[in-house]
Amino acid sequence: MEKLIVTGGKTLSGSVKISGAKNAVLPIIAGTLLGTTPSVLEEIPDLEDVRTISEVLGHLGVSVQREGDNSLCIDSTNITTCEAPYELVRKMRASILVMGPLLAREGESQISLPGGCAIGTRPIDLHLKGFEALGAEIVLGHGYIEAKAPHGLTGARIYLDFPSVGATENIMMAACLAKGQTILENPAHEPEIVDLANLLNAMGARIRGAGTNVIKIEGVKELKGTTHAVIPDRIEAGTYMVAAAITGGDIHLENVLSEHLKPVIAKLKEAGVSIDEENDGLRVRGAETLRAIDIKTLPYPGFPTDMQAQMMALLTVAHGTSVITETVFENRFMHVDELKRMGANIKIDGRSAVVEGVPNLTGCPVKATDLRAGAALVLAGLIAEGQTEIGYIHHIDRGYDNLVSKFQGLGALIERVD
Ligand SMILES: CC(=O)N[C@H]1[C@@H](OP(=O)(O)OP(=O)(O)OC[C@H]2O[C@@H](n3ccc(=O)[nH]c3=O)[C@H](O)[C@@H]2O)O[C@H](CO)[C@@H](O)[C@@H]1O
Ligand SMILES: C=C(OP(=O)(O)O)C(=O)O
Repeated sequence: MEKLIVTGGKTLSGSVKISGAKNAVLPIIAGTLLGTTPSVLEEIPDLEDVRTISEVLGHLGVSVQREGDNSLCIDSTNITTCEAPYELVRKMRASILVMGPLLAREGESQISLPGGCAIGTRPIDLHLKGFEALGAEIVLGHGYIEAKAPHGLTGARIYLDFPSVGATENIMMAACLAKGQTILENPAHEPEIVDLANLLNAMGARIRGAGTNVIKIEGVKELKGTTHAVIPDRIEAGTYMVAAAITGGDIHLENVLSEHLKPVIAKLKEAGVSIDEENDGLRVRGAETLRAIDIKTLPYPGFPTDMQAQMMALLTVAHGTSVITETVFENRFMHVDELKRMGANIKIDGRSAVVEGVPNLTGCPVKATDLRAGAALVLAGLIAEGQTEIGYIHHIDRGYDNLVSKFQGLGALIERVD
């Protein structure tokens, strides 16, 4: 089994280029299924999840080719099957995002039920309710969700009980080819939703209001391929910001949109970290004294749940007591036990974790229980005394482009070993 070995104690400095956003690129690749001519996507990060969604499209009969270092050419002129099998959906829940485009374009889809994962049960009821409102028939059986709309979908008014990111994306994609208007109320506001809407509009869709409280979609007859560059990854950026903060370093981030990072910037500043817009990027400098802060995760523009574990790693060595409340997922504290093994003082009380800052952490063997938990352990390893040996790094490979070489470029002692 491959592992990451991190030797703590280095102060990080230098510049790091942030890659295209994982959570934008996955729905965007799914969205290209709606096009009857090829699309070219740029700023594609080198991630396991990108390989998995490309395999899903390949299984559907679509050609997905890497072009150069960071582009993908996707030819979805012909779709030969509408089934996403268990082996692929099990590897990556976002495979469910092909359901909306398939239903819209082919009038059917068969997707394996994704099941729960380390961070929660993660039902998909809101996606299915949305498809039903658009006129699809949904049947569950043999571990698959079968959706059918043989006569096409029809626009509808849909209210989401919770602003689910995936449901907003899936319903928005399905509604692009529906007859008439769809009004999606209480949708998710995440920047990745806006990036997807921009792609779809460039393909010929008529979507207004993405990023606001109401999204209106006028159905059109056909979408064509386009060229689109994916937005920078705000969670990868946040992770390197925490790396600067936790090591007392000085890092310049290239290719960031600070507008998307407002809640992360606000919380890091509250903890004493200096953050300045500089040279088309962000300069992040560690604090003299890191202060304890309270954090509550919320849908965008609130504090992102995908940064909760990394911030917890930082707060384990802050002065004072921090309270971190997770409201988006019901079980996203798997990293707590691993951080405690490194000497952190954390107690869980329902949906909150109470983090009592300690003077230092110590390296030991730990395991990445999910993607961001893995990132949190890398960050903790950067300041721990001695070596931190992180196992189950396939989780980290899902969502961090060239993590080892990016950290090495900043001066970290980190290597990947078998
Ligand atoms: C590929 C991708 O973009 N992943 C992101 C996306 O996941 P994802 O799209 O799965 O997250 P959602 O916004 O849908 O989920 C948020 C909450 O809503 C619940 N829910 C969701 C759908 C549904 O039909 N029913 C339901 O109850 C979930 O269980 C969870 O508790 O947004 C999450 C919240 O910002 C991020 O952590 C993930 O990184
Ligand atoms: C939870 C995450 O991703 P996914 O929804 O793909 O599991 C994440 O990116 O932190």
